Amino acid sequence: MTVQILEDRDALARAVAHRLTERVDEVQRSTGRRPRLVLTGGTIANEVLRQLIGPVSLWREVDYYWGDERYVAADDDDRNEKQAREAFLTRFEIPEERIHAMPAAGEYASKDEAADAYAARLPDSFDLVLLGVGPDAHVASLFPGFPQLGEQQRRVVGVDGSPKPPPERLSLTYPVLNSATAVWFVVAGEDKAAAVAAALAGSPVEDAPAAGVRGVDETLWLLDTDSASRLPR
Ligand SMILES: O=C(O)[C@H](O)[C@@H](O)[C@H](O)[C@H](O)COP(=O)(O)O
Repeated sequence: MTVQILEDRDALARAVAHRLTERVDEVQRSTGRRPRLVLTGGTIANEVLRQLIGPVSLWREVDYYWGDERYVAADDDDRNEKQAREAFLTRFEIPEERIHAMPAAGEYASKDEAADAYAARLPDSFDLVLLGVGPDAHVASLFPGFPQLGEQQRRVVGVDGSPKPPPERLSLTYPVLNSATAVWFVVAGEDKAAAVAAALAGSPVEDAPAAGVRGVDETLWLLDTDSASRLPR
């Protein structure tokens, strides 16, 4: 578990974009295959995507997945996929076959069918999972006290009644998130300080879902000073 603290959210977004570029290049060189990257929704994550720069060839040789998705129409501005296209994927003209978006509402008869369809497309593991963290220490669409926290069989689940709108979502589950080689939490803002402190203190997963995610080889907390403000000195 490593923590890096940047002075503000702009510096954080730039630092994560730089780290991500280096990691993607490193995985391509060391494995000779396309890196398998899990994107997350949320404002700081989109700021990171906006900071990414070339070479375009690097980014076109990555397979992009999502840790969660709002279960809304494909053209809904709330879609994490749509926001990622606007922030990055379109800018670099990433080929469609590299973009593995979660199903939108209406593509399948139910959220459960959509979840199972996405699960069937997932690789055995991921090289890197990016996660934002909510003020309640949720990650992806795994929320405190929700039944999905206990899911150990299914790799993708539907979520109803999300406390963060919109209410219906799809989410990867802990077994998938924790099979990733590396997990990077990217968190900015004073409103996240308590969640960060709780997760890093090892609070029960029921109260702080972020505490339940670890990379196999690497777990990194990339913070700004505000979100780190409740950490012990
Ligand atoms: O679909 C979502 O809403 C996200 O995946 C969610 O898990 C997000 O990452 C956190 O809520 C942090 O979001 P912010 O960075 O905007 O606070």
